[in-house]
Amino acid sequence: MRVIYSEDHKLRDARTELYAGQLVTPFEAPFRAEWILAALKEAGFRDIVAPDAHGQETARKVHDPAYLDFLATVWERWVAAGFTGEAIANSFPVRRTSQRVPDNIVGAIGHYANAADTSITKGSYEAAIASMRCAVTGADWLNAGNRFAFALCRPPGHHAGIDLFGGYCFINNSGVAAQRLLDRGAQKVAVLDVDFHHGNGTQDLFYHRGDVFTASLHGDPMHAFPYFLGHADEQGEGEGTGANRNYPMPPHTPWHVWSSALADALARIKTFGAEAIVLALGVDTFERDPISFFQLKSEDFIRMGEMISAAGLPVVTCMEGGYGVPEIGLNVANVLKGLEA
Ligand SMILES: NCCCCC(=O)NO
Ligand SMILES: [Zn+2]
Repeated sequence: MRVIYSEDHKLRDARTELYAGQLVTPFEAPFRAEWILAALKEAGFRDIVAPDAHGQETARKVHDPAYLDFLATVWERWVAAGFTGEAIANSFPVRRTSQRVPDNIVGAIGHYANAADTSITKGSYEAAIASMRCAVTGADWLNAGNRFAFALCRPPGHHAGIDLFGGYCFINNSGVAAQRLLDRGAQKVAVLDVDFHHGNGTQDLFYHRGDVFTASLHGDPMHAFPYFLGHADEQGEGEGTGANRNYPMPPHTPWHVWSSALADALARIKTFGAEAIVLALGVDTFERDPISFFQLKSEDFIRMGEMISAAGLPVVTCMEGGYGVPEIGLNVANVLKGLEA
């Protein structure tokens, strides 16, 4: 298993997250990648490389270029406006409002945000680019004829929409990886999102496209972030009709219920004719994850990897969520072990 990791993830080190009415230390912090990397080495995954220095050409095919240009400049604009805190959106273009992008940086950040939980700071953009590079490098490992790659992406990406950041995400790493596979010859690929939270960003990227099947298993949005997408009746539109599948599940969902949804998603991926799977791997489905409510146990992550591997397709895995419990590294390593079983 080729592991792609960039030290530049450390450039994403926000001091604040708006959570439960307070500014807290972010759940999505540098230690996550370090714990996961250490656990992978401990588990014998030692083929670890830095990402290739890809530019934005692939990302600009799935994201609005103006949004990416915004990400590149928001911090400097925020500082130039005289603000001394971290850049946090607090006004949003909600129902019955204009979709014009304000010149004012507070208006602009609100236009591009889908949640107020993600502070933007110095280095956030550079870390997001490095994370995207890990995903593209992982896709290219498959494009070179290999079966498995793990992109240790941080910051994560599956909440990043065409022109939206939030949920700790800026650039949709798994979406960019899917596009890279298509650019290098694949006709159809699937993005399988097993993070606890709905991959609203990834759904947004491909909702009208028939060449990418997007499937997400997640906490029911009536009870869990991102709240405003992820229902079972969202099944794609236009050329994407039938190419999106959501599996919302209730609080306390255990493995045997969760895995039946995985089996259905894998069957649909096979019927769709996907030539490869981009696995958006969050391990916040773990029973002790601090911000989630499923009941998967560490050994279940091995079985998760085994089930996905049994589909017989190449898999590039992009790291998504999974927070402050010691088991996050073990759980990631278990999925990779299951994939290679
Ligand atoms: N404010 C909630 C952010 C959830 C982040 C996450 O783990 N997404 O997969
Ligand atoms: Zn998550």
